[in-house]
Amino acid sequence: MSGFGNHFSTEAVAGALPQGRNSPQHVPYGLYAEQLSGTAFTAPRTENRRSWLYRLRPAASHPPYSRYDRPSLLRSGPFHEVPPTPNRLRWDPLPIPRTPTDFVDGMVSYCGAGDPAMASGLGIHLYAVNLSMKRRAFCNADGELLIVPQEGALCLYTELGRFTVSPQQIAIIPRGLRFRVELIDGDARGYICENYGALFRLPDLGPIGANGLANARDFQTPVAWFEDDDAPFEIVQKFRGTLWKTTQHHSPFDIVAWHGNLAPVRYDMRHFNTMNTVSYDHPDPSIFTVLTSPTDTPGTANCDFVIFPPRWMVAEDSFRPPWFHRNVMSEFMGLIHGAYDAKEGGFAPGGASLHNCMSGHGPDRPSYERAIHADLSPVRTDNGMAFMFESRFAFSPTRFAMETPLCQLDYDDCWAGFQKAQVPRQPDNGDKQA
Ligand SMILES: O=C(O)Cc1cc(O)ccc1O
Ligand SMILES: [Fe+2]
Repeated sequence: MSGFGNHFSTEAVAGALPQGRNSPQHVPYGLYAEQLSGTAFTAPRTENRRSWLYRLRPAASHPPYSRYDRPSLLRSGPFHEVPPTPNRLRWDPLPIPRTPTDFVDGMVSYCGAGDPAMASGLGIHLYAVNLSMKRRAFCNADGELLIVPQEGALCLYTELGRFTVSPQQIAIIPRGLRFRVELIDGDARGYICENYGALFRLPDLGPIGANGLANARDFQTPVAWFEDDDAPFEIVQKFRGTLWKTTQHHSPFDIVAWHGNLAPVRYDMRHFNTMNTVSYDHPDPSIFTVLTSPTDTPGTANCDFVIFPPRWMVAEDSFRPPWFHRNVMSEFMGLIHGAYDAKEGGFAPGGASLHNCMSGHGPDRPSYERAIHADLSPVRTDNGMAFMFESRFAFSPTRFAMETPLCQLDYDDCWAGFQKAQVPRQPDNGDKQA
């Protein structure tokens, strides 16, 4: 089903969806009606997101949770494992584990900010997985999950339907929705933004007009699908940063029909309608925003999801790659495939970088040299797909991120050795040059 935040109606069995009301005295086939709320009941209508589910048994039918006892590198805000650092950080790709590891056990947190208990901030994780989830589901009470596959396609079986998501596509799983992840073509790796804050939405387009960037019709939501399966099923839930588990006596994927505007979505980044300058200068990368999670301060995001897709570069008399800059917003970047125009080496597909609030960064020296000597005829940059999770909240790394050998200790060197600019000598400028 096509659209972003639409009010969808779908039934896997004809006649299962109640008509004319959400909660009739007698639901068709004796199904149980249940509301899943992604926003407060009283959120303004334009913000309000909820769906009504019609299922074989209530989601409430499960025994108590107990603490999840498998080792996990998944972390949550508040992030206090190690002191925050102003240093620029970059990581080599996360290897696929050697032992059998599914999506739940394969998530590794790199950094984050804020606190799920305060409904503000985000966690940034990578996943590296070699095993499908069998007879167990994951459920995150701490936020929605924006999944960005980098290697290997996933099949996401969710309570509201099933769909595949491949590299160059993204998926959003709403907070609280139970899902399991199957591998389709072997090992899989990717990135996750766990959004504790306001739900991701399409950014306003302002003077761009009514169309452009990520178009709503390119987002896809699955139709209802269910399994009638009365064998034990493990549910792993993340709640306030801790993993819990319970085993219920039936599959949680038993929703026969649903309607509403809170649902998983998939988007293919190749559909992005990229805007850029047709005159001069390199615009701010906010022109590449796919989705934004706003805060109460206008224009100042809890998280922007920004991509750097293939595009034509035509700027005249301009330094075309990203410029040197220091930003009040903090920038976590990943690379799906290819290369990124500000980094000639070291930023590999499946790797990551973190440039925190006010940490100076920009093109590495080879990229700078290339750009200032480039012939400025129109060129198509068609060599990759990079992305950024950008937040108003400065990120704290996890202990794993700081201590893993994947962390490049020589990252700063890529900005070493820039030749000093030569200005004409001035008599009164305090010139200490020998
Ligand atoms: O740091 C980066 O590479 C991301 C980025 C890209 C860009 O085109 C302009 C600013 C910016 O932060
Ligand atoms: Fe940047």
